[in-house]
Amino acid sequence: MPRDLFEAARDAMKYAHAPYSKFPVGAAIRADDGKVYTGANIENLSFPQGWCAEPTAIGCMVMGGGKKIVEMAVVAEKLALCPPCGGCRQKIAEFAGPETRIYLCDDGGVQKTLTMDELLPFAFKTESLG
Ligand SMILES: O=c1ccn([C@H]2C[C@H](O)[C@@H](CO)O2)c(=O)[nH]1
Ligand SMILES: [Zn+2]
Repeated sequence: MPRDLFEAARDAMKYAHAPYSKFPVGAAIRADDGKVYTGANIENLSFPQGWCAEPTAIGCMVMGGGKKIVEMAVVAEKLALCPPCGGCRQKIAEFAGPETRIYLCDDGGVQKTLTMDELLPFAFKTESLG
């Protein structure tokens, strides 16, 4: 169990800006460069302008030089697990492979492990472009 990744996601959650939903989320990526990149959700008074924790972490990874997601953890402050939303699944898939592992965590640690292929089956891929 990647405890360090869970702890990084939980630490990142403290930076969430979620005054509207009051649903802080943290995400942590272990990238192909061996580094861990983190993110939190950042909401906005104009509600559709806010975004999820996962794209914050992906943006940090890209700007830090990471190219691929090796594994990723997501945790929410509320007790329920936080499966990435549909849009985030597509964003994660951009930098993942079918076997990339995504860990859904609660405050006790990793509770569910999914592969990218399980998280986003029948995904839109480059082959789909023809
Ligand atoms: O996978 C998810 C799902 C939701 N949220 C955020 C969006 C919003 O700020 C709050 C409530 O939906 O949770 C994430 O950060 N990641
Ligand atoms: Zn999302």
